[in-house]
Amino acid sequence: MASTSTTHHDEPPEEPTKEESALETARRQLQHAADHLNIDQNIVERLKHPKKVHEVTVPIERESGDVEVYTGYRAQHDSVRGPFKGGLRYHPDVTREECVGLGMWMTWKCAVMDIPFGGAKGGIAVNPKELTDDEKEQLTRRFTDELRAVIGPTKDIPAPDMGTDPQTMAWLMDAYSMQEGETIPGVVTGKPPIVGGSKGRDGAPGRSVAIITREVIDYYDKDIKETSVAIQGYGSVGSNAARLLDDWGANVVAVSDVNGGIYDPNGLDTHSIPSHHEQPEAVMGHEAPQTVSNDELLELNVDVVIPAAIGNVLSAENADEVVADIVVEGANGPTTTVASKIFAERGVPVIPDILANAGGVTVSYFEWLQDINRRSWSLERVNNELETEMLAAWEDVREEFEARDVTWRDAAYIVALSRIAEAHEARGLWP
Ligand SMILES: NC(=O)C1=CN([C@@H]2O[C@H](COP(=O)(O)OP(=O)(O)OC[C@H]3O[C@@H](n4cnc5c(N)ncnc54)[C@H](OP(=O)(O)O)[C@@H]3O)[C@@H](O)[C@H]2O)C=CC1
Ligand SMILES: O=C(O)CCC(=O)C(=O)O
Repeated sequence: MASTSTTHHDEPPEEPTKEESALETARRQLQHAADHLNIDQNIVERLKHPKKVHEVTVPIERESGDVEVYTGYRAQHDSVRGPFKGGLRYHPDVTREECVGLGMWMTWKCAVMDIPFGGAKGGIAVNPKELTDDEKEQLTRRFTDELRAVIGPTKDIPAPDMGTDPQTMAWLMDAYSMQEGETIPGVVTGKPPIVGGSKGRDGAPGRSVAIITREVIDYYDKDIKETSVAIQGYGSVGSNAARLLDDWGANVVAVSDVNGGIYDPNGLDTHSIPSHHEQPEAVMGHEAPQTVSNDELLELNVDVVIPAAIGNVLSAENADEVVADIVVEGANGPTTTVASKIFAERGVPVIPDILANAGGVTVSYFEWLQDINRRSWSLERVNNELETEMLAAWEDVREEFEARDVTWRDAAYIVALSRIAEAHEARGLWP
């Protein structure tokens, strides 16, 4: 197909700014990977833009009696391979642009895993720690009402992300089902198993980070039992990855939460450190020989560093100071464009988010299948199938990495983009 060069007013600037947004990073990564592929530039152009972004206001009555109005978003990026899919984030920094960027990453993530879903992301600009449980429930139910027309098991299926959890998903499922007049578990994934959630979904993104870390350690001829690991963030992703790697013999020497981290060069007992869900902001309270800041943790003398909290933590400012031999992205978008370039020049492999943390959406897909079939799987089956899917995706990405001599990120994008572009070509312009 002919290729055209189109310019758009909202293209990212030539050089990344210091505070690059998730959307700018996502667009640059897309173009960078597309340059390695012979795909229609029109498709690339289409993929730089979301299909739709829904912006809603979400009023709740606080316990004080005051009404507070929050802004919520659902960015639906691409659905050429199946319904939109992606998490909901409750965090004060949530913006429209961030949701679009994160939604784009979901499109690639589902394609890398060869899951029949497209990409979306949403959230509310709110600090959930400042709300009571009742207020969070009100917020979630009202947000669901506002999005009701645009979500559904065959349209767009939300899931947890930062600041949301299985309880949030249960409220969403209930609010949607009450309005529809029937119980529809497949509208959302990451629910508690008692209401149609999948066993193992909670731990799945951390499990996939651990599986991919194990594979990459082996790929670079290291022994996991002689590998030290530092992990930023001790929530759903960070704590589960830390505990599994610890169980498999790795030496997890540092972990952190929003306030900073703890460090023991002899290794931490990860199971005794409370995760965000067990007790938020409790990492620093755990006994350890040393404390470190979140910035210091990323620069520790370890073999593997895993950012598993927020975006843009590896930037031009610290990429040269990172001592680790390998970076595995547990969080979405932890590495800026400039930092990626620095790591590539320094020969530090960065295993991208769209592969490493894809266990979450993979088990979400298993959950959706279980909901549709009204049949639940055992934890053993979920974990075995997740392992199989992760290893298959790892092999696909590894083949491209070796065949094309590109970065791991480009290799993962090449796998994803090829599948998406083929689907667009097959369906015709412009779904
Ligand atoms: N949940 C999921 O299914 C998936 C999540 N992800 C991504 O993984 C990342 C983490 O998500 P998830 O584990 O779900 O989030 P959680 O809300 O479960 O936990 C977040 C963790 O990060 C800590 N944290 C918050 N802000 C900072 C900060 N500024 N610096 C360091 N640590 C911080 C929190 O500390 P505290 O406990 O003190 O609040 C907490 O330990 C996000 O980028 C998310 O998009 C990716 C795939 C799937
Ligand atoms: O499980 C899902 O649908 C998506 C999880 C998510 O938001 C992510 O992988 O970033």
